[in-house]
Amino acid sequence: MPIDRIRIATRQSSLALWQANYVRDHLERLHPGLTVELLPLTSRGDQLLDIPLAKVGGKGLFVKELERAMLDGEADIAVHSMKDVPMEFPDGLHLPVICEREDPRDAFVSNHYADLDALPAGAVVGTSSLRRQCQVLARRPDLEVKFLRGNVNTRLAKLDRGDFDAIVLASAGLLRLEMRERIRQFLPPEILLPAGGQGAVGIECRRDGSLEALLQPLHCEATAARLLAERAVVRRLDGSCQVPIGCYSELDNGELWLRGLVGDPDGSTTVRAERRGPAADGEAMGIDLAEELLASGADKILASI
Ligand SMILES: NCc1[nH]cc(CCC(=O)O)c1CC(=O)O
Repeated sequence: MPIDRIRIATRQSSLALWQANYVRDHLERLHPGLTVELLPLTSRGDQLLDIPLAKVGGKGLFVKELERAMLDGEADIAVHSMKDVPMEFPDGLHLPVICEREDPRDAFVSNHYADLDALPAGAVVGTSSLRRQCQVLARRPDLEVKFLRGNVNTRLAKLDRGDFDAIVLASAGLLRLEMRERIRQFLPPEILLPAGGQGAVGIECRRDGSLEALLQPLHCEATAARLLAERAVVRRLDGSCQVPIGCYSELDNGELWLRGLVGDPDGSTTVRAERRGPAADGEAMGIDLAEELLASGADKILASI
């Protein structure tokens, strides 16, 4: 029987809903006659907003509830921010589609200062990502980094009420939610190497050929090639979001340029490595790069966290 309805399990943050609606709109436009519905769910990661993610079980919390809904037959697909997606999928599920990437850079947002370098000594920067903390402090050891979690709107509200002089968060979220004017500086990868997969959205679903055929036009091969390499680095480093790992690739004419970083949360030590090679070798390049990082001291940093 042909598929005439697809149910999308989604978290309820405005960004998650935007991403689910993005997939819904594309699917409905591609397949006239197909009905696409959203199934909004609450994940533990969204309930426990005051606790560092590392303490409540890591990023996987955001996807588990959505996976449960698919396995129980309540939903057919789930739309994820790829940087929150764990490396392994439960039996029966997989992630065959990676959509075109939004801007992968981190954003510097402030109501008073034009960029990271313009902050005065002692200024307070909000982020709860050890990756951002480590790189902000590596460049500006005179700043203070303070804990900030919550969805995009919550984080901006805390900035606006004066809790921070600036915050750092993913550009992709702000751009999707039409808040480009909030971004004072797109932090270049040389200053702040993004998280593996940042800015990309993926679609997880049951292993089902006819379902996958409907989703396939949303797949972006270039983004998938970049993420294969980036995720290989993170996987080899055993990285969850608790660890300060940055990893970013660019693709130019089939040539992949992959950069990786592991740092101390206090910014005192950062270990970097990079590789260039054909995109077809991306996964092997990622593993190789991760091994160079480990051999150059990343092993000690990661063991101490
Ligand atoms: N960890 C939460 C999360 N997951 C994905 C994004 C942003 C959008 C993206 O990377 O696609 C964010 C917010 C942030 O890091 O500021």
